Amino acid sequence: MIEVKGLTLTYPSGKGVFDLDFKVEEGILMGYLGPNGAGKTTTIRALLGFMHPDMGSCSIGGLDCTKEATAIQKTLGYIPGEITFLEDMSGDEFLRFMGEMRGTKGNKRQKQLLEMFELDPKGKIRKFSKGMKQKLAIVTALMHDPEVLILDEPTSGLDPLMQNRFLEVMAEEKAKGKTILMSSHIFEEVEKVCDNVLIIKDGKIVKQADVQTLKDSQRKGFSIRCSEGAELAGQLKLAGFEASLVDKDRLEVIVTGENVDSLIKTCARFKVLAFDVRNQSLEDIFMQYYGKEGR
Ligand SMILES: Nc1ncnc2c1ncn2[C@@H]1O[C@H](COP(=O)(O)OP(=O)(O)OP(=O)(O)O)[C@@H](O)[C@H]1O
Repeated sequence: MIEVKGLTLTYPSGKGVFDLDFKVEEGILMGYLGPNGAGKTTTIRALLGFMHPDMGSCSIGGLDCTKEATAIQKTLGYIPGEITFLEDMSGDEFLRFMGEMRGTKGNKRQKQLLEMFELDPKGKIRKFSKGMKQKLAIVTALMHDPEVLILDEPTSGLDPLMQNRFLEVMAEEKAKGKTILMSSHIFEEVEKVCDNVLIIKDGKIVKQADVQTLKDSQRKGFSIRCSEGAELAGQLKLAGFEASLVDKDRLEVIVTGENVDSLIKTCARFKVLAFDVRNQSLEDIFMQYYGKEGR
């Protein structure tokens, strides 16, 4: 299990992460979302023991990330956001080097992963494409069958086929009971594979929920055309709806839960020219937390 308690880590500029609290249990894939500069990589740096918290603590498998970072590394697979390899090595030299460091050289899983991600590791890493380097990072993170995976934008640079393959592998890892924290900017992949999401903004967690609950709370949007648009918008606001006039005869209304009946009854008092439903996507929900006005 990954456990973060009151974690605060500040850079000299005053930016950083503040009082973070969350847990990732075994068999759970937690998506870590947030706009650029929100604090995802900083959190990951603390989990890996690369940076020490000013306050609070974090642990992996009961081991303190600051004091027992070396022991943690043995059970951890990590994909960094910015990958830097020993570029003068060839891909297979690098994999051998990592295997020797971990005492797992030439294993079956490594071969399987290379085949799965269609990566030929021969040749200098310097000459690898961005996608090939990403695949090498994925193989390196998974080849020793670690219990915990910490992944900073793991599909960045992968083509759509390989992105999907990666998500399939994550679903398998989850089924094996692995604990996974994955930062991502791709809502679609979060929706496909994550159980829970954590949204961070300006260094603070603004939302923590399971994906199913978020889906269930999806609000419905209605686009309504009415010759007396302003009057209808006024009546809908009085009835407690979020209604905005986007044109003199067109308004957008957001409805949560069971309020559709009340919406229709209010609209029935007017001459409605068109009535269209727009289901809110999970992406719309996430975006509420991204913008300036996000909570
Ligand atoms: N080494 C550093 N020194 C000073 N400030 C830093 C450093 N690294 C990050 N920051 C600042 O801390 C904040 C959080 O950055 P972080 O890299 O954790 O964000 P992120 O959520 O990973 O962003 P992205 O999605 O762009 O990768 C940002 O304001 C950033 O400018």
